[in-house]
This record gives sequence, structure tokens and C-alpha cells, in this order.
Amino acid sequence: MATQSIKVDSKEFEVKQYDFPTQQIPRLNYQDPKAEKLIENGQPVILTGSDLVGSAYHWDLGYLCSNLGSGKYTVYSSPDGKFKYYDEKKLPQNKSFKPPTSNSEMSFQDFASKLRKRDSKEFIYLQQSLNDTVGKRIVMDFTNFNWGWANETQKRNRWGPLTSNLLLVGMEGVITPAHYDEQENLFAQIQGYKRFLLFDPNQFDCLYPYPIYHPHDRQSQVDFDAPDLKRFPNFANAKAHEAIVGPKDVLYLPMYWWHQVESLHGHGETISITFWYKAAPTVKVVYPLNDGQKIAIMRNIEKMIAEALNDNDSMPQFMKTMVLGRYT
Ligand SMILES: O=C(O)C(=O)[C@H]1CC[C@@H](C(=O)O)C1
Ligand SMILES: [Zn+2]
Repeated sequence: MATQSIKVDSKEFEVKQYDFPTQQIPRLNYQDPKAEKLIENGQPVILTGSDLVGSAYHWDLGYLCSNLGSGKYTVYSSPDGKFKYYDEKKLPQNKSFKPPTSNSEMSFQDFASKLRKRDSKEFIYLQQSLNDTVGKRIVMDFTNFNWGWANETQKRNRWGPLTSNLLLVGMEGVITPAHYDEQENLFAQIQGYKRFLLFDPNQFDCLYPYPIYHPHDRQSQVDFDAPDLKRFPNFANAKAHEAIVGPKDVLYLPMYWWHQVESLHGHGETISITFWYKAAPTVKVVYPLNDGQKIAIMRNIEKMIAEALNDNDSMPQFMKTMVLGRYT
């Protein structure tokens, strides 16, 4: 895999090189009106100076070991460093599906000692919603997040409720492959550096998500390291937005924007916290529809057809019959 070096604030980063062109995601102070405008328009932006998780800037492995308590945390394991999400609820209807990662529950202390034993061939990634089993100092840090700004941003953009804060602690080199989410996300970086590759929702036809009933629903079928352009020809036209997200940065990751996240080598394990919000309600439909709305419509239609057919195996033929030669 070819790599290229990127320079950000006098720091050098070795990143994987892909064939698609990239443009930089803007980096603005969180109080800059241009930043607020980008968020309002559902455009990604890296926000500096918010101290959204300022009370957690001192979180490192040692501090978390001493203060996360003895609760169990979900730790994913992958042989190749890729952590493609899959929905366990869809396993029963996909008997032949082989999960690409395994996961187990362990104490943070056990996770940290596994991390320190660099010899392990496997890649591991702790991904756990912050819950009430954490120690009181973590609760205090969490309480002292910059909720004033977060709540104001939520209100100003008419987002729905905050649904979860996911604590992410990853080894250097772990990758979350390209997918989209159906929630707004303020992604706060505490330690280490992550390279984000984002794709506008209008790139849906370049990224070929799995069928809606597949455990990898919302994930791209394209292997960025070896794209199959016979099956996925339009991937050749993909255009990415790119950003290196470092400590104290907050990336606004708009709903429906595709993203691939790479924890970069040479800067230690990465610690991040996500703030996921439900979407703003659609008060009045305004035409032309935006790309996110079209994705929502496609998802609803796919769900309706799958439900009506009640036989996922017959879905591909049904869709071909409906579209090929008629809408192609
Ligand atoms: O925040 C999101 O939307 C995600 O996909 C997260 C899941 C793993 C995280 C990572 O940094 O690798 C990104
Ligand atoms: Zn995501």
C-alpha cells in the first residue's frame, strides 16, 4: 500500500495513499461565524478552541486505568486492523455472514495491559458508551465537558436529543472503514491523531453500501485497499474531503456523510469521544430534496420492499427487474 506524508502544524504524518482526489476540510475557531454557517449547512468542519472535552484532556491510559472503575468494556479485535461495523441484530437473517471482527468484555486495566503488550498480532479497539459504572472522577470530568456550547449548537441547529457518547481507545493503525451514520456527530479528539476521509452524501453512487438487510448496512462494499472497479465502477469517480484530527480538535461530522477513520502511526494510542445527536425534524419539505433526504427515501423504500417480499434472497432479482432497462 503506497503511503504519502502530510505535514500539519509542523508535524509529519504517514498516511495511506488512495486513488481518489481529496480536498481539505476547513479548520476554524468554534466561534467563527463561518464555522457556525458550515454546521448550519450540514458541511464538515474542524472546530478549534471549543474545549468541548477540555476536562478530559488529561485522559491517558494510566488515568483511565485508575479511574474507569472495574466495569467491563467492549473491546473489538481484528486480524487486519479494519473494524467494519456489523449489526448483530441482522445476523439471524444472514446465516452465512462471517463477522470480520470479534469482541469481548474486559476491564479497562486488562485492555490497557493488552495494548502495552505490543507483540500481539491482533489489533484491538475499545469502543464503549460512557455509562454509570465509571469512577467518580470520570463522572466529574464528563460533567465538566463544555455542555453550554454543545447544547447551544444542538439547539441552534434544531438537532434532536443527544443519544450517546462513545469512548474510543484505539491502537495506532486501526481503521474504521467507510460508512455513513444517521445521526449528527461532534467528534472530540483527546489523544493521538486520526485521519478522516469524508465523502459528501451525493457520493452514494460511488460507495455502494451493502443491502439494507445486510449486517453491514450503511457500510461501503468497496475495499479501499483493492477496489473492485468491475463491481463498483463508479468508485473511480469518488472525491474525498480529508482532515487530520488531533488532540483538542472537534470534527463536526454531518449525518449521511461517509467517513473512514484511520488512527495514525507514530503518535500513540488514540482516545476520542463521540457526541451523537438525533437528526433535526423535517418541518416542511422543500424541493429540490437534498441528498440526505434522498438517502432516507431509498432506505425506506428498500425496507418496504424487503418487508413486502419477505424473502431477502429474491430482493436482487426484484430490484433488477424494476430498474434494469427501465431506469438505466
Ligand atoms: O464517530 C463515528 O461516526 C464513527 O464511525 C466512529 C466509530 C469508530 C471511530 C473511529 O474513530 O475509528 C469513528
Ligand atoms: Zn460513523
